[in-house]
Amino acid sequence: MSDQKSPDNDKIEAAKRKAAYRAVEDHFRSDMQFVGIGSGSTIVYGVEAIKAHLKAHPPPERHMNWFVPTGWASRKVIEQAGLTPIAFDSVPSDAMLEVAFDGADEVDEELNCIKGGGACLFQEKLVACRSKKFVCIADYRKNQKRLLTNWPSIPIEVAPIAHASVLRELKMLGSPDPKLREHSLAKTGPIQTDQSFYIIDAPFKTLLSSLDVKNGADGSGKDGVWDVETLAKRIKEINGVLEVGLFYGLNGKEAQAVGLQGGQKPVAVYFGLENGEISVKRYEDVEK
Ligand SMILES: O=C[C@H](O)[C@H](O)[C@H](O)COP(=O)(O)O
Repeated sequence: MSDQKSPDNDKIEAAKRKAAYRAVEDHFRSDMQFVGIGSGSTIVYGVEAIKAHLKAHPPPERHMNWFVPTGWASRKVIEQAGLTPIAFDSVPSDAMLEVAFDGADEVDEELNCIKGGGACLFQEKLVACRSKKFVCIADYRKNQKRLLTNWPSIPIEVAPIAHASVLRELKMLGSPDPKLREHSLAKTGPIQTDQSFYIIDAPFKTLLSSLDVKNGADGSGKDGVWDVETLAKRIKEINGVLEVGLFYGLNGKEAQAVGLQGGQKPVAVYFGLENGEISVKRYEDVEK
């Protein structure tokens, strides 16, 4: 991901920042106790917005806001903003996160997401699934009708010892050219995640949504055509796969209604647009 300075880049950064401030304004309150913070370049603006919110609306006396990171880089962002991090496994077991904010690589019209472009998907999914609501922030490039439209591949976190066999199985599922993610020029070898695992980026044909399936489309993998949920489950079944960068299924509210802590799907995604406006996709508005 290139972050070279260019007019386009300035526009993208401005879009991310604006979307982040709106998402925080709509979903963060100073009296929240546990808040999840995702990873990547967009969430940096989310943390900036939270810091500004806390300055303008200080928390009640003796109230602590704890921020749950989704990896090393995310913890650094929290610390650098002067906020207090708490490790995921230090959150009391009976407590939930009120909200988690995160970025996304691509979002479809059902609010399914591809995540893991920055190699942080495993902890991001843990945090999303422990949150009453998960809110995504992104720029206009990420807003697509179907997944794998603009974003080229699905990030998958795998055990190093299993990477070759996982690559082979992904090809059998119809991924034409899955690749182990490697460092660019400065350092050679596979990129390692916060779990010291590897990332495989697996391209597939553009994914069907659950609405397509409901309308009769076949997402079972025949001719390499998959729907989001079927493919995510199939990849997760491969030995050696820790997590798949497809966030789908229930959102927090739906998950709690069936006795789970939280879901992987956002309740809302805030897109910063090129013209400086913000477009919000809300789960409640999704055609089901
Ligand atoms: O692994 C990284 C995460 O899933 C990020 O949230 C995602 O890649 C979006 O990153 P960015 O905000 O830099 O576009």
